[in-house]
Amino acid sequence: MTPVVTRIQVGGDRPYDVLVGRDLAGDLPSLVEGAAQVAVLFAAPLRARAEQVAEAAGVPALLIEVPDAERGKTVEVAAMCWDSLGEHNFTRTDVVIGVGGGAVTDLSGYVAASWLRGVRWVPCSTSLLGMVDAAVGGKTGVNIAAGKNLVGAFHPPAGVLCDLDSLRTLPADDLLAGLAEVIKCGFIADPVILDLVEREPAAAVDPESPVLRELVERAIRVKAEVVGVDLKESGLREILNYGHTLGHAIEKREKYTWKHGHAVSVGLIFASALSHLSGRLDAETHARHRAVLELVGLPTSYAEEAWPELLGAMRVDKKTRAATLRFVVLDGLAKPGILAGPEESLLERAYAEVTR
Ligand SMILES: NC(=O)c1ccc[n+]([C@@H]2O[C@H](COP(=O)([O-])OP(=O)(O)OC[C@H]3O[C@@H](n4cnc5c(N)ncnc54)[C@H](O)[C@@H]3O)[C@@H](O)[C@H]2O)c1
Ligand SMILES: O=C(O)C(=O)C[C@@H](O)[C@H](O)[C@H](O)COP(=O)(O)O
Ligand SMILES: [Zn+2]
Repeated sequence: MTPVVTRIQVGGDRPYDVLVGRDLAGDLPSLVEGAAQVAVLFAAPLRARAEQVAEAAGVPALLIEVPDAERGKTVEVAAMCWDSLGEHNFTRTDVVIGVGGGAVTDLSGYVAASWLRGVRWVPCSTSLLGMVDAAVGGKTGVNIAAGKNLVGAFHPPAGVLCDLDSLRTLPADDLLAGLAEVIKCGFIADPVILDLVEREPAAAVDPESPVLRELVERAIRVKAEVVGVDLKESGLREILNYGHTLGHAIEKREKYTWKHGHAVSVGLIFASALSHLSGRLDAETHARHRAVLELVGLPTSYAEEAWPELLGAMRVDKKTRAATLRFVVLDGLAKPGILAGPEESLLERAYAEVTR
């Protein structure tokens, strides 16, 4: 029988649990113990859930509504939140809670990391992408004109709540976006994920299905194992960026109107092509990328004329060292590695696979 709540521990200097289940409100009071108040950040679609979370915390709650999706992930919105915390005498024992998808949890985490140089933070993730990725691992931040997530901090949460019931109201396209990160985990570390998606593509996006729950838990375990040993991305953690170098460049070019998971999906095709064309990845595993992403309906192509702009945007990727572009590639299924300083002609040939 499926357990009511699955606890996945994330190790490191400040270990914490990621809870996956249904109706997790009862787990909140222990995470905010000692707080005189909490601040609950949310965007309009999650108001009702934010109010439930505020009630469940068991201490007075300051509800802060922020703009939805990427529009909320800005320095200006973070400053609005800081002002609000200041007005309410928010102290070091108080707790910031983020209720929403990855955009709200990234923002709330950054507000918590920067307020008084760091207060407790609890992400209550309501999107698939947030559960399997954004809420886990302590990467917090906002976007700026120069690029995606360029301002932020590593700030591990006190605990993470992933209430699967919230997926019932998540728009189908956002669920699909989350599946891109799940599939990424399949390619870099856990091929059973790929088997499950290929065998049951409909169940993989059905919030009531045990298949989706298994995918959520598997993807969280992949991330937990990585960030537990390399919080600050000094090595191993880079593998979680598979598909993101081009993905973030697409998001920037689209002025953050594309869903992150959709951009990552296209980025996975590019990263796989780079792996294959540099002689590191076999043709079968390379072809499997397009096949599984298209099976579930994720995008796998992008505009040919965008290449010069995308190449420029990729130069400010966080994995770049001096002027050397670095990409996460595969040396085989579940064997991630780094490709540093590829020839521009190789990059162009890989991008040609994205435009077809
Ligand atoms: N910190 C990290 O490690 C990390 C990892 C992956 C992604 N991210 C970031 O996460 C963001 C993407 O997250 P996302 O895909 O969750 O997008 P999102 O947060 O923009 O949410 C997508 C949409 O779904 C709505 N929504 C969320 N949950 C809902 C629910 N239960 N019911 C109804 N509507 C709901 C949101 O309000 C929004 O309109 C990006 O900014 C990305 O950079 C961060
Ligand atoms: O947690 C990580 O590390 C990741 O790279 C996970 C990514 O899915 C995520 O989108 C992350 O926010 C990207 O981080 P960035 O440092 O490239 O902005
Ligand atoms: Zn991502």
